[in-house]
Amino acid sequence: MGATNEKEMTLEGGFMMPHANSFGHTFRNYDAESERQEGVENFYRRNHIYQTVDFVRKMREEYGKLKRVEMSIWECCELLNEVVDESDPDLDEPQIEHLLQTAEAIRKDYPNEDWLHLAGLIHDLGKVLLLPIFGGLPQWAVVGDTYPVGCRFDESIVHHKYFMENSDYNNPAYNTKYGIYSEKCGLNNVLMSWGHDDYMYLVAKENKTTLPSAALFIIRYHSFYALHREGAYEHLMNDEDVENLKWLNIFNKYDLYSKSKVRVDVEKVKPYYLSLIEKYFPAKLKW
Ligand SMILES: O[C@H]1[C@H](O)[C@@H](O)[C@H](O)[C@@H](O)[C@H]1O
Ligand SMILES: [Fe+2]
Ligand SMILES: [Fe+2]
Repeated sequence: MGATNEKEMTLEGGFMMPHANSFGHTFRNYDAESERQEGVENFYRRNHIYQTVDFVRKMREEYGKLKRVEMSIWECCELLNEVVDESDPDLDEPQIEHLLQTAEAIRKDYPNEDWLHLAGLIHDLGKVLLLPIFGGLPQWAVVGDTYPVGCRFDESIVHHKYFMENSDYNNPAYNTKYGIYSEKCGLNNVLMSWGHDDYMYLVAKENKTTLPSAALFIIRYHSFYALHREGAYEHLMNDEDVENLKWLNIFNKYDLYSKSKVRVDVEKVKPYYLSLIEKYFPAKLKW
């Protein structure tokens, strides 16, 4: 973190958390006037209008087939370089930099948790859904924060007001606290808005990764800020979710605050990550 002024950082554990992003704003400030603000708000308007129970069911069914591409995890990391994320007010680097910055920052503080390093490397790979060979999904169906559909949209969700135009918003089956769910039913039984999290979870699970359940939980819910930052929807969690959430909270700090201008030397760290991929995944995966 050499280039950044240390006075502008907070030390937590071994990790220096910067107070400002590359654009000079606090992180996840969705109201600050910046060159990104309008584009991000437009993104969320569409996202909140179109993510419905029907849409999510269709996407899970369609992409759960994994019949589009065969490739390795590392090949996918490289593909991600062509992807631009329009939902992110903080990131000013290519996606592969973000993956490696996250993984390397975790590795420094948790040297023995190799599964957590790998979760860092792969957590955003699902963004390849934006590419034509994956069907070229629109931004609103791939990136941004995620939230449950099928029950009331919590007010803590970014740009909540746009849900009023969502066709589920006035549906009495879907707009109560529990909606189609029940107390402590477990997040595994909750339909999340469709995007890169749930897709990458499906890819990892169906290709029989040996990563622990906390890693799969991180991949699947890392964009669920209403839960891990605001504490909404806790009534849907079961005991296993509560355990896994502890790891997600650790992970989130690195995912969010490692977004910096300090570049990682890809060729130097590549052998280490290839060894982790080999340990936890088959050589080729179905996507
Ligand atoms: O804009 C960001 C970005 O798309 C991240 O990859 C996602 O995990 C976040 O939740 C989202 O807000
Ligand atoms: Fe993400
Ligand atoms: Fe990320």
